[in-house]
Amino acid sequence: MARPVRVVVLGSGSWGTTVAGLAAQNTPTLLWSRNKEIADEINIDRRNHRYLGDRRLPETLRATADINEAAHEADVLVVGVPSYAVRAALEPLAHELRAWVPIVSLTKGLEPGTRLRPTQVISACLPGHPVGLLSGPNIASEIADGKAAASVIAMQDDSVGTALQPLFASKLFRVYRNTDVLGCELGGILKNIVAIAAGMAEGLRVGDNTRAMVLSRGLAEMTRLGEAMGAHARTFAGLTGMGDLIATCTSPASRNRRLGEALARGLSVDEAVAELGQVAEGVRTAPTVMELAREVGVEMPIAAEVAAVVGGHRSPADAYRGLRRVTPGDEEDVV
Ligand SMILES: NC(=O)c1ccc[n+]([C@@H]2O[C@H](COP(=O)([O-])OP(=O)(O)OC[C@H]3O[C@@H](n4cnc5c(N)ncnc54)[C@H](O)[C@@H]3O)[C@@H](O)[C@H]2O)c1
Ligand SMILES: O=P(O)(O)OC[C@H](O)CO
Repeated sequence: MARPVRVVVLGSGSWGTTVAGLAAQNTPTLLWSRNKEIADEINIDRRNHRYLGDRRLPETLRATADINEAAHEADVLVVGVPSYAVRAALEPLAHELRAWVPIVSLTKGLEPGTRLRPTQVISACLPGHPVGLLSGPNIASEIADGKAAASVIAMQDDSVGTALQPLFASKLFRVYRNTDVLGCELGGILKNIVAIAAGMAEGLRVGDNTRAMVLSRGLAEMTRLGEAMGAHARTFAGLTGMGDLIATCTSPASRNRRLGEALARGLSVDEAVAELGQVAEGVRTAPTVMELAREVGVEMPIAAEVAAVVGGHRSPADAYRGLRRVTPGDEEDVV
């Protein structure tokens, strides 16, 4: 009988730990943490208190702080660290991973400096591997609480996506497939910027109509940039686009939205990030996305205002005044 597929997850933050918990219910799973205390806590207490509080993890989940053990164990590698750390986390694996191992990114941000998407960074560090992602409206704490959710495995080769689907799926976690890797990845990256705008809206108490405007025009911006870069417009109407946008912009648990609320309370970006204590990818991604938008000639007024606020050039209230200066044209046109 063939031995079961072994999943290795890199990164023991809130989402890496949660996804490792999902996979551990289906197949042997090892979670790598750079922090030995967290690995020990998971193995002994079945908890990751720093990131998931008192939530109990499956008995079958194992953790390690040994990157070589992680590299040698992996039949499937899942990358669950923030965008600024993907390259550093993968470098020790360069000559250790077996050549055919598929790699699944959980990361929803662009690499600072290079502007690369996480799947591009992964391909640069570990060339030749099938690379895709798992993305959707997936607030870690809700999924760790066992609340129902859906996500998408995006892989260019649908047969690889089909093989990966059952490793993460359960009755409460529905996993769909998509071959538009670019569109699915951009959806998860871009919605974080709109969520900061939605958090600022919440903090400024601008009203539900304004919030709805920010969400729908935010989705229009996301779709425009995606299409200009070669993604399918319809992908942005699905779980990884509109679905994730709704979850992140409306959930009080979203870190990006909470960061926007903190900025509206008058905190500086550094103070808001420190208060959060976890990653809010939209902060670093907003200015990088504006560089991409300029390069492909796409207008993104909401992202531009968010980039100005996180860059310290504008207050949240001024950003909302700035949005009012945008001249509305044909709804399906550029601006
Ligand atoms: N939390 C969620 O609900 C959620 C859901 C979907 C996607 N994501 C995305 O997943 C990614 C990870 O987010 P998270 O919520 O788990 O973040 P987090 O802030 O909860 O944890 C980040 C983890 O990465 C580790 N890390 C940081 N730098 C590292 C390095 N150089 N080497 C190794 N490990 C390093 C930290 O120690 C920590 O364990 C982000 O891109 C995020 O947007 C998060
Ligand atoms: O908490 P956030 O804002 O990083 O969002 C988490 C997930 O990306 C939601 O799908």
